[in-house]
Amino acid sequence: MAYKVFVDGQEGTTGLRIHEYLAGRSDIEVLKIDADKRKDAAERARLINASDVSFLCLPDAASREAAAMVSNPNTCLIDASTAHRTVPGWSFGLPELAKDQRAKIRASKRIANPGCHASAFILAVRPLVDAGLLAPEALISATSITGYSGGGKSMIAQYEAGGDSKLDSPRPYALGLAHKHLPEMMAHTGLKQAPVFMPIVGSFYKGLAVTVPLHLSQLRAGTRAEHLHEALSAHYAGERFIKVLTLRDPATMETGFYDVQACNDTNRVDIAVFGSETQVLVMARLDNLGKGASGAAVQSMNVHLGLDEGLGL
Ligand SMILES: NC(=O)C1=CN([C@@H]2O[C@H](COP(=O)(O)OP(=O)(O)OC[C@H]3O[C@@H](n4cnc5c(N)ncnc54)[C@H](OP(=O)(O)O)[C@@H]3O)[C@@H](O)[C@H]2O)C=CC1
Ligand SMILES: CC(=O)N[C@@H](CCC(=O)OP(=O)(O)O)C(=O)O
Repeated sequence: MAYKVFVDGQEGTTGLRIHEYLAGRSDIEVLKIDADKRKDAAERARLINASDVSFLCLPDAASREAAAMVSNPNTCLIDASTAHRTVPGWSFGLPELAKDQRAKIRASKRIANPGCHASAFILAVRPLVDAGLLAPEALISATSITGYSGGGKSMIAQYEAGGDSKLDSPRPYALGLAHKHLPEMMAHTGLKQAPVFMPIVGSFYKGLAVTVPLHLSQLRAGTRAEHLHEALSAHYAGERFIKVLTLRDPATMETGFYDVQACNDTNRVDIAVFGSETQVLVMARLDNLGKGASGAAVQSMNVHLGLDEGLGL
């Protein structure tokens, strides 16, 4: 019998992408809401409670509202929004985070999927903290270059309307230094201080790359780029969706440029380490609508249901 799946926010950017991933899967029956009822609380509640899994592809407030609608103890929520990522009782939908993370996702009926910037940052940094190379007290910074689909329907419409030359150039944002992903970046890396984080949105649809620049003197004494690369490779050994690139990725060094769109249309994350005698850059790239959102949500569903983790991805 097929699992019943509902996507609350089915017309939005992440919701539509989840539908594309689920299309053609015979083990999934997608419960559809009538277009004119998609914000009708009673109808949403009915479908959520009729589902085995409901994806919440909604603004934060609507996600909190949806979470309060669940009365069926068998319904699992997978929330793509920022609302529940550090809330007790919710497990973090990043199976590669740590050895016990898959068991947590399997056991939990409340799964909060990571933010797109946060996914890349956490995957780049957590193994360095776990290996003792980067102290939890470290003061670090990070940038993220992202495509405009990360801003959802309204930002996509803005970029695709054309006629505004200001949108042609990359635009740094979150300059209040309080980006909404900072709490999850800290909670799931173990860092005690928030990184100084500056995202930059560019005039391309999707693709994202977080860069963490480090002086080797910030790391455990004697650490070199090779050690960071070894720690990342060991942490992700056997992970089908995480690829640690060869140290000083030859494809990048050959052209001289790093491709932030290289993981587009995949559920993969590439992690690269570039280094000199005194400094390193750790970079993680992903498709913000793949492993950064909708792909990750489907992966979490597969893990939760005990299915092959890569089904449909
Ligand atoms: N885009 C991305 O790369 C990523 C997005 N996310 C997060 O996922 C969530 C969804 O984002 P995204 O798909 O980009 O956003 P969109 O703005 O593209 O879509 C959100 C959808 O939710 C609908 N909606 C709003 N309020 C309600 C409500 N009360 N009841 C039912 N539906 C409602 C909207 O309706 P309407 O069509 O009328 O506007 C819209 O279709 C957000 O929390 C976002 O932060 C997470 C990771 C990456
Ligand atoms: C370009 C752009 O605006 N991107 C969004 C990130 C989207 C994402 O991952 O978001 P959630 O935490 O909302 O799930 C931002 O930086 O706010």
